[in-house]
Amino acid sequence: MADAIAHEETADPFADAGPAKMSARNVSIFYGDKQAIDDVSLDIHTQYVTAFIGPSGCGKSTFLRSLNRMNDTIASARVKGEILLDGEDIYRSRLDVVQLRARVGMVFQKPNPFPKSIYENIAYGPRIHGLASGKAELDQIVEKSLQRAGLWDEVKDRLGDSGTALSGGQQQRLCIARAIAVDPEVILMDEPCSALDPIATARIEELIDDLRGRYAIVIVTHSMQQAARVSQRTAFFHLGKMVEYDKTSEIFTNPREVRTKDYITGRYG
Ligand SMILES: Nc1ncnc2c1ncn2[C@@H]1O[C@H](COP(=O)(O)OP(=O)(O)OP(=O)(O)O)[C@@H](O)[C@H]1O
Repeated sequence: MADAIAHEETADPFADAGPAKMSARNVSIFYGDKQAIDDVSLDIHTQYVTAFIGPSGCGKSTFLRSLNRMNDTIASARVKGEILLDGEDIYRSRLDVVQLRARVGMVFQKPNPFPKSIYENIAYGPRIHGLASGKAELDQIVEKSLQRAGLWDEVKDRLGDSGTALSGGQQQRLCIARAIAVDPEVILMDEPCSALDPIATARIEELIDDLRGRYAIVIVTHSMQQAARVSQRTAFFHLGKMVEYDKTSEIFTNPREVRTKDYITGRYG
């Protein structure tokens, strides 16, 4: 019995996880001379929702954005190390970044639907990526994506209305549907509920749970309660370093590192 407990305590939290969907290897990220991420290595798995937590400015968003090369849009940003998607380096030259961002989609803090119809918000991606052979197929993708994002019943009778006329929570589900429409493998969410009220937040959290296992989901959140509710694996970042990465339950009940414990008990951040 004692052995079993000892074994459980030292068990690799990723032992049953299978091959990683994404892997970061010794990743450091700089803005000009300023280092924002320092030598981070971690694997992301499809069957888990992975939360990134840590005090403001610790580099969570910077690291998240490196997973689909969103940092490329910041002139001073530079990424060192390797980030692999299905074992292939996403920073290799000749990689099609538009294609990468379809495979690794992103949902932002503030819902950002296009100022177009609900239908067009979803149809745009599949159209430019050539995922539908005609109108009927595109209609199907739009319906399926809205269904999966838990928005279909609310919008099916007004697909021609502007996406920006929806409530904040609906807009965020529209943005999730838009990411889903191009058949991603990974969905990155950067504080997706920070602009939403508690009811809309709860809907998004339920949605994340519904989507778990179909896509590898990574969520940056300031809310430890949210991380505890939605994720199965949690990485704690502090001052650009990843301090600890474990089962979410371990991080919140039995952290190994003093810095993690101080953070989850509210001593800083
Ligand atoms: N575009 C940028 N140019 C220069 N420095 C930046 C830029 N974006 C972020 N930084 C810096 O990099 C560090 C990490 O920032 P980042 O936004 O990744 O942290 P974070 O943990 O996501 O913070 P928060 O929780 O407040 O969003 C901070 O010191 C920040 O000031």
